[in-house]
Amino acid sequence: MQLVFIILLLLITLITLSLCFFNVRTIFQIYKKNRASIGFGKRHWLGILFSMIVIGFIVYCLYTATIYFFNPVPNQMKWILALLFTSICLFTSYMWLTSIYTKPEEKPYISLITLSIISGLGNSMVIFVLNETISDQRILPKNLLFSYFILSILLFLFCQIVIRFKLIKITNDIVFYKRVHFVEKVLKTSYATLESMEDGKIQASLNNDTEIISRFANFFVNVFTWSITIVFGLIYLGLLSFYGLLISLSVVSIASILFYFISKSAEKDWEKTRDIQNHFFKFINDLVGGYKELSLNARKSIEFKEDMTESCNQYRKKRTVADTKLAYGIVTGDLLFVTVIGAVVFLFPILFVNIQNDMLRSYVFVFLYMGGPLTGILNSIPELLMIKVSWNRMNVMLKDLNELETKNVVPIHLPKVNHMKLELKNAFYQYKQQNSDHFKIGPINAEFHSGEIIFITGGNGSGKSTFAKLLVGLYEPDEGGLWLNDQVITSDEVGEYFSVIFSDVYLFDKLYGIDFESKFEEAQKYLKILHLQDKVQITKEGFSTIKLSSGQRKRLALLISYLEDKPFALFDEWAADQDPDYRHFFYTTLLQELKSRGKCIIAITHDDKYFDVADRLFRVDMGKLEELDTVTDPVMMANKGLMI
Ligand SMILES: Nc1ncnc2c1ncn2[C@@H]1O[C@H](COP(=O)(O)OP(=O)(O)OP(=O)(O)O)[C@@H](O)[C@H]1O
Repeated sequence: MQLVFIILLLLITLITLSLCFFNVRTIFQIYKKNRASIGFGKRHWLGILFSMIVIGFIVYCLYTATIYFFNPVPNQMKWILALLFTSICLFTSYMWLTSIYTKPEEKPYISLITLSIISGLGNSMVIFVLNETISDQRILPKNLLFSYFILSILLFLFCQIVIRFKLIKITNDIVFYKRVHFVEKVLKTSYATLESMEDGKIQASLNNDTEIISRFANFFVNVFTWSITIVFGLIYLGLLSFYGLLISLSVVSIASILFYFISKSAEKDWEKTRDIQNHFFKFINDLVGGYKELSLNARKSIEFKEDMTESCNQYRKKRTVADTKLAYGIVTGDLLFVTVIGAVVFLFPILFVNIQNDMLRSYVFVFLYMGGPLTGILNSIPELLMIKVSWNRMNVMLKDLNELETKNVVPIHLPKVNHMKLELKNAFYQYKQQNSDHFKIGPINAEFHSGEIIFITGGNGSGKSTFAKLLVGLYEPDEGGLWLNDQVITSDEVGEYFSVIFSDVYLFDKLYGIDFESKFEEAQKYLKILHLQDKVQITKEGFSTIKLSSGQRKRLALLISYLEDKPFALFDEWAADQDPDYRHFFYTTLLQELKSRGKCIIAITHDDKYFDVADRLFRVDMGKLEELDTVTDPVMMANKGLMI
């Protein structure tokens, strides 16, 4: 007995000291402002009151039980009780401090594990108390057992409320942080990598996987609480009958192994359903992006619907197969349980002739009580495997995004230099995507200066847009490189010097990256120049609308380009959507105005009528860039009236 007291005393001293440490650390973090207060309201007062009631009740139960068992109470026991009381108070204060003063990305697993243990203990105490109360050979008085019954309910209730509350926060935090982290990674990934990714993959990961992964905290706490209940249940069974314990352990193990293998085979089907999810998101993109085309053509729409339905059907089939396997597993597990209870009731009296009815009843009672948590654990295995599938997917994706070229997304302060020269020297680039013709451009040698208007022309598919993406840094050259004012510049950096309008321009409804306050007057001026003043208003929140015609959208993009005020501007077939008058205005006035402001304008265009506007003209042909002589080029000469 003495040894038990010493071990208990050591254990409880260790727990008390650890809790002291956690409390002091938290207070220090609050003092250092590493934790921010979320405010203290009525809810917290009520919670603290409830904690006090629970602590008071624990003390009362411990005190009455000690008096009942020990009379007089030994000194060591008094110490154990005092330390136990201190630990309970310290744990409660730690919990409240960390709930009121929170830290970003904090995962309160210590509190959760402790609370799950206490809640599992409370849960298993119910079996013990009830079984003891109805037993013919009861050792404790009924009034004490009743107090324990209330205590176990209070413990279970209190811990579960706190656990659920903390879990809601953790779960939503996980989704939040995973999504932010994911978006950060995507934004740091090179355009070439992102372009090569399977359509819908990013959406599926951001939407599906983050949600599923967030369920882990819930799963973890539930399984932990149930496991504690089962462990205590097994200990109690062991105390009742050693053979009973062996049989229960075998059943639990067989059921778990069986269920694990069934779930494992279902995992493959989940992997397949997850692949289908990627496809499904691609279909959603097609549905929204291609809605015009679909709604105009009934046959197209029917065939698209058939394809999308087939994808949904594949998902349904795979899910059904996986879920059916699990259903079999659950039923088999339940059956195993009932069979064992039956075997105990019918076989035990034959095998162990001296066994008492009271023992049999206790055995069945405990076993039935353990059934709930056990089924809970078994049912959670599929969830764990689903979480695993999503977790792996997400990590593979994050790893891919990480390992492939990553960009350094730091805003650069552009040097205030009057003249800038950008050069491409011996630059090559080849597409590496599967299922493509691996189109290649290069070697490209060219230089572009401030105050120049440069036109790039060439046939469809000749490589103009590819060249543009290489020049602005979206693609990194496989060979050769970029030079700015005779200094090597990386592809990550060069984009900061450019304002680009692609032919498939994407408009955000907000002015990202522009200090609106200081540009307000300028923005109003350009709205008028671009004939948009009656269509769009610009405020701090963004544009009043971006529901515009394609020509108007390009004009709004030009306005953004003006406001960005970068030394180089690249326009990919900007004028293609403009009416003849505005096209004329663009080539003869807007470009000249930009040139007079010292900008270097590189415009991809097929408008040979305006080639004479350019200071230099380049043609792209089969991935090669060649500068045309503006004096001898037939089109230029024709435009200048030198040749008919
Ligand atoms: N993402 C890509 N992956 C693989 N190949 C591509 C990719 N984008 C373009 N290509 C290939 O590169 C070639 C050049 O395309 P690019 O878009 O540069 O032509 P372009 O001169 O701009 O044509 P257009 O005048 O029609 O816009 C094409 O043959 C195309 O197949």
